[in-house]
Amino acid sequence: MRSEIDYSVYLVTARDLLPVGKHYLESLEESLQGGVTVVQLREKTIDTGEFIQIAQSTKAICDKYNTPLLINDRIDVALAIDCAGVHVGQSDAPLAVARRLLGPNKVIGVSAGNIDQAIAAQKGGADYLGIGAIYGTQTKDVSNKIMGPAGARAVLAALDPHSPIKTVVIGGIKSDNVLRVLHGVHFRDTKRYLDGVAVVSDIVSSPRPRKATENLARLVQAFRNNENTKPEPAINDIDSVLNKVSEIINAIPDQSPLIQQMANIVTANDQANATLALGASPVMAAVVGDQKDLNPHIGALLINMGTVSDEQKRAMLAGGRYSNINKKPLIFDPVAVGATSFRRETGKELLSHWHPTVIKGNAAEIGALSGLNEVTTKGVDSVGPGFKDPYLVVRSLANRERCVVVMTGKDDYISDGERTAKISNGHQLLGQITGSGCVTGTAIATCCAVASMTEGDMNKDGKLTTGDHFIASIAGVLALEISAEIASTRNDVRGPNTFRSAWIDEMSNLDKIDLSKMSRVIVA
Ligand SMILES: Nc1ncnc2c1ncn2[C@@H]1O[C@H](COP(=O)(O)OP(=O)(O)OP(=O)(O)O)[C@@H](O)[C@H]1O
Ligand SMILES: Cc1ncsc1CCO
Repeated sequence: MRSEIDYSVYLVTARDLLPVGKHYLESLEESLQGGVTVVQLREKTIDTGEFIQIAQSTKAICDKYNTPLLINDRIDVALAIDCAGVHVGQSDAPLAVARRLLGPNKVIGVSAGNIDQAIAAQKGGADYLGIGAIYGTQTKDVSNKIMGPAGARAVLAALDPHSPIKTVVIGGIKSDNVLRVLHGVHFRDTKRYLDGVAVVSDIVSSPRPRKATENLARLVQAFRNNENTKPEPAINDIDSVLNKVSEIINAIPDQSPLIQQMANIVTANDQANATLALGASPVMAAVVGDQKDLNPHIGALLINMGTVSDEQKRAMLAGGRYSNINKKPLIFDPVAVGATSFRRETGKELLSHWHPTVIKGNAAEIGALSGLNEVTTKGVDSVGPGFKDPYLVVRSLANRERCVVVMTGKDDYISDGERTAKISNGHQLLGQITGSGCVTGTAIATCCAVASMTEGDMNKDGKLTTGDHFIASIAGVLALEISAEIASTRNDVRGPNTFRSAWIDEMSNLDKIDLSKMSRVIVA
């Protein structure tokens, strides 16, 4: 009988990464006590005799904890010690050869670095896939093979949904990124979950491998509990949505969140002033050195690609990562992402390194991220009337990226993958000033910060942030568009620039407005 393996916390050994003074078998045993569910013994440069000896002692400890052992690459060693099976890489023995040598009762896992390799292994009868590299690692030079959670999700999406094949991800996975990996990889459309995460240095390099493993196991379990708990019925009737919107907007001055913004040089000042007018505090901090210290104190981070440079990109990678670690809402404004190959690559790289809470863009930007060319871009602007089916566009991208998607324009479309809203507020003068979209990002970040600060959740551990960010995004868009409508009626507004000042003025008067009376929102 082939072993039924629980892949949840999959340890790959690496004796060269042990802390000084820690014995290999001692570390292994502690990690098994901490909850490792399957072990792969990986040895690259030892003789066969020594390999078999280490494999035997490893198996003895794994047997003590009823944990299956797989051997990396060496079918002969697996046969010699009669363990659960092997793991083969793309340059090791082909799957068919491994199966012939090992017979039907052993488990065979295959490394998959792309969709083609994954499909070939699935068709060839592999029991599980090791998908990666997700991030860079100390154990292998994978710099040209990093796929990020988004790449792994594409692999899961390509698998036959009826196939019994199991999946684990590998490459740089640690307790500080495991939640964003799990959130980012899970492919909602086919309901295919990852079966586990393979970890090397986070456990092996730890002086306390038991504690390190317990931590990882707790996070994997928390994610599963969160996914399997039937959520509170999402608020989607329009009266409740608008009540919640008013609650969020009115709570901004009380909460006064600090909103960190990596802005562009064109609109940074308007964004900072809009933040203050809404009742929050801005901080524009876009160098790597600021990110670690600042992140614990912010309510949300807005990353705007408007004038992104190589240096700012590094800060964006770091700031987004800390936001995921510290469970802060992360709002991504992919300005002009489809306009140049540098921006396309940057957008892809950012989305592979962290998991956004909200993506906000105009039709051209959302189209570019979705891989659609129905709407074209002219620099930072979107050309033409938009998509034929905007509801489908935002819903699909929200499902693919597992976040809220906001597509702005004359009408705005917002989706969290299940609920979709259309907002028909705003004023045409917004289209005549630069940065109205960037300031919309500021308002969304502010409202998401408040939603996250005020809406606690029992399942917080398994989530990347708390709060209903679909409603917070509606709140952000409405706050700006209703201020714009009011500003446009003022006598002192004589054109785009006086409108811009009046618009920011009116953002500070929103507490005097009955938002529900002025809102033109449909939720489907
Ligand atoms: N014609 C219009 N009527 C009503 N609202 C509009 C109109 N054009 C834009 N808006 C609003 O202005 C805001 C910005 O949307 P837009 O799609 O113009 O962003 P953008 O192209 O990213 O802007 P920018 O790059 O200048 O920051 C949104 O809140 C949107 O609803
Ligand atoms: C005009 C412009 N160019 C880069 S960012 C920006 C502001 C509007 O997105």
